[in-house]
Amino acid sequence: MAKMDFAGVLEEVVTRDEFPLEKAREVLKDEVVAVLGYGVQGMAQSLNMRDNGIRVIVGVRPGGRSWEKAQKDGWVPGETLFSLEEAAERGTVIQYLVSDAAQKQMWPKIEPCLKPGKALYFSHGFSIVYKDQTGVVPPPYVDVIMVAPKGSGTSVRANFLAGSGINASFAVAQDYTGRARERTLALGIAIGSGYLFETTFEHEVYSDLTGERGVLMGALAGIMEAQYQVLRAHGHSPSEAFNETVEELTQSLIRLVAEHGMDWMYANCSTTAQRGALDWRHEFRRVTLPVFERLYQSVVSGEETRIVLKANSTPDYKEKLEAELREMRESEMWQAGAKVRALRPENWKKPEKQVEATSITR
Ligand SMILES: NC(=O)c1ccc[n+]([C@@H]2O[C@H](COP(=O)([O-])OP(=O)(O)OC[C@H]3O[C@@H](n4cnc5c(N)ncnc54)[C@H](O)[C@@H]3O)[C@@H](O)[C@H]2O)c1
Ligand SMILES: CC(C)(O)[C@@H](O)C(=O)O
Ligand SMILES: [Mg+2]
Ligand SMILES: [Mg+2]
Repeated sequence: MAKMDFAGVLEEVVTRDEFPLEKAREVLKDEVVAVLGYGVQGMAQSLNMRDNGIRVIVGVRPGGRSWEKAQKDGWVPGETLFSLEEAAERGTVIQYLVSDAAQKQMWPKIEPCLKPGKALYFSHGFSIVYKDQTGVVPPPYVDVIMVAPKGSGTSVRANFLAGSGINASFAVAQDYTGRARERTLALGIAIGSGYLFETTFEHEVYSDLTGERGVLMGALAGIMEAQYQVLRAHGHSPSEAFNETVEELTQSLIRLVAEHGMDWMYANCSTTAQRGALDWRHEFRRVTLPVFERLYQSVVSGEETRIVLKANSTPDYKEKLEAELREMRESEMWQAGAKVRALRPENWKKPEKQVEATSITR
């Protein structure tokens, strides 16, 4: 652990200097890591660990889409690919990476596989923190640990392949073996994390649910839709409204924020833009602050969890989510976006369908 100064606040963090991959391999040398679930996180974490030389097996529902996907990625039925229960039986570390709603559903089948000394690993505080709703209460004789990548699983894999990494938080909720912490850090490094920062299961789930419902996804889409709508209502073309709302952000300004921070991006825009943005930022903060506060309370009270568990436990939850995503995709704004993407120089002359098919999630 290295003590680092984050704007005057000292935090203990773990980098690859303190915990090199060699050390992670040593800590995990006698473990079989069973990754249950092959969604974006299960896929990314299992493949990164396999590439890093860790003994990994995958557990999914036999015959389902995830099973097929896992086979395509080289997981071999009966050798490294099993049913969820069999993988959980065989693993010494059980990475519980089915959907949060499925963690509740599958728990009665997974719990009996947790023999003394095993580690139960999550990438979210959800099931443990909201145990009153999920019923996920691990036995006292296992380690209960978490590594939560702060990015999409898609980026966890893509950044790993590009030699980079996604930062992740980590926490230990229960240390039965006395090795829970080193197991956690080893797994965090093995899945290809950038740096690891410590949290608690509570803080992780409260911040994560707030972040994705807020700035990262919910607020992002909502605020873009509002601006696009206003521009269109005042007679601006779809091309103008989309470029001024989304394309300029993703192709230019947010990249500058990623490189050197917000003031750097501002400084690389006109003084006219700086004057207006510096003024209007206060107004946007003022009107959204109570919304963020209400959101946080909805997370802490368990209301967001209740909504997720109810909606995502129905047999047709995937079709329903896809129907809402389709509605978004087919809206004028995002259709205009598809056209704008096709016109990017790197996509020039490629058929529009081919440009959109590069998405790995569809
Ligand atoms: N998606 C991300 O990038 C991301 C990032 C950080 C943390 N997490 C956390 O990681 C965990 C996994 O998330 P995800 O997004 O990879 O998965 P997801 O929510 O997309 O769920 C997909 C996996 O769950 C399985 N599944 C769904 N219902 C099931 C059921 N009833 N029985 C058995 N299996 C079922 C699917 O087959 C698939 O393997 C969650 O705790 C999530 O909050 C996700
Ligand atoms: C990738 C996110 C949004 O950070 C994650 O929290 C998720 O739930 O998918
Ligand atoms: Mg999340
Ligand atoms: Mg998140």
